[in-house]
Amino acid sequence: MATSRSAPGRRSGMNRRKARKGRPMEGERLELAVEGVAHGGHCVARHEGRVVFVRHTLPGERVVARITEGTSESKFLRADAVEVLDASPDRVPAPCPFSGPGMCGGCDWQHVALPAQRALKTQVVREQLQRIAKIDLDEVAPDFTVEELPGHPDGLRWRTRLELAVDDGVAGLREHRSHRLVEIDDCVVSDEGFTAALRDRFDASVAGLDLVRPSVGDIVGIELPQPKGEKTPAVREIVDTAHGSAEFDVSARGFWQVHPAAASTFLDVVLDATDPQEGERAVDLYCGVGLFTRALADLVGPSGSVLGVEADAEAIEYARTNMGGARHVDLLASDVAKANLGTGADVVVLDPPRAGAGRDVVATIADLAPRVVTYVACDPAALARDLGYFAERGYDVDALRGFDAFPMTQHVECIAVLRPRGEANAS
Ligand SMILES: C[S@@+](CC[C@H](N)C(=O)[O-])C[C@H]1O[C@@H](n2cnc3c(N)ncnc32)[C@H](O)[C@@H]1O
Repeated sequence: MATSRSAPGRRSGMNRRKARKGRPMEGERLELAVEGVAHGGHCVARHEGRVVFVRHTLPGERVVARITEGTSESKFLRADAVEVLDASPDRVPAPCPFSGPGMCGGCDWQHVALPAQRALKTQVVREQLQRIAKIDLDEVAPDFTVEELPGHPDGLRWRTRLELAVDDGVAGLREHRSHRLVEIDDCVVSDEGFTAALRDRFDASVAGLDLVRPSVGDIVGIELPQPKGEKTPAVREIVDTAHGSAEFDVSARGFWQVHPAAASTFLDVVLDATDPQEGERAVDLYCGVGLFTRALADLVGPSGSVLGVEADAEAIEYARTNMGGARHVDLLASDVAKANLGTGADVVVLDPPRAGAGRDVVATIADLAPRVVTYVACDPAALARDLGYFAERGYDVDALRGFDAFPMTQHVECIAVLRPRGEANAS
């Protein structure tokens, strides 16, 4: 049974608001006819002309929903479906006993059959590109569908990294849009080896626990806050692709893809799309510890060059090690927006965080006049916005693929290939 507790000194999202206009509606129940899916792990319904974003439901359902945020005057309401009156054929029993209204906020689609989860994500990407960038996927990528990653056909036990909160010595995950800790003794999307830590008790000084299952060696657990001056240990990750096998050292708290098949799948897709040629200049933005940088360097060879840019100085240090001293690779610890990317590039790969790259970075990339830009994106809304900026700069989408790198959650990874106008969709 899940229990919940409030973190000392923190207040839940519900208490945080000040001076709201209108009558608070939290806790009120509404009967709703659920319409389509929306970006963010919820569906849209309407109540007296207002949009209600409803979690724990599916398009086409009729539900009783309990309002979780909003007043009689707010533009929209948020709600959780607490009773299903007409169920969607895609509804399934949640594999996780801690998912549901008021429970762990880690997953969004536990109650949805996996193929239907991917169909929802496909729809969200389609809709974001259409609405934000006016890109019709039927024209640029008519077969677009969010694809399953290999290895975890039930969508469970894929997570190799987990950031837990610890309150009063007990580890757990937060409720959706709240600081409230939900105590859990297993996370079914995570590596089975993390369960022991979830059942452990911690010192009162521990506020968090980061768990990593690397591809080499045992699980690493890091209690937070780390003592001042303590170096975070490194873990080793192996990436096997059609282009060969490579090993990467990365800080146990640094960025690495969470799904065990993600790094190799994305690397293959990026290299196939980008097709770096010997002697070319490649630029890898938001390069982390050099997943793409290293392969680009191998393919352009010593007669070419690669520039990798990454804001996290520690990641850049690991990237240097991971490049094995290749002299045609330059690694820059810098905010991409402030970096000097030089003049001209043949290929650009970018893999920004959820906020995307933004107008200025897109303009800088376009000024390099690359023959191809490959954009790895973890947020379809930010991707859509940036694709709009690329279009303004004369770069159009040539291909788009989507991957279910986060089963049971709303998250989706997309890889867009852009080429100068007139060359896109030429093949
Ligand atoms: C999605 S990760 C991609 C990392 C790498 N490409 C990989 O696949 O392992 C995004 C990376 O961007 C870095 N980052 C975030 N904001 C940045 C910025 N403004 N400038 C440069 N790097 C940034 C993060 O530290 C992180 O390593």
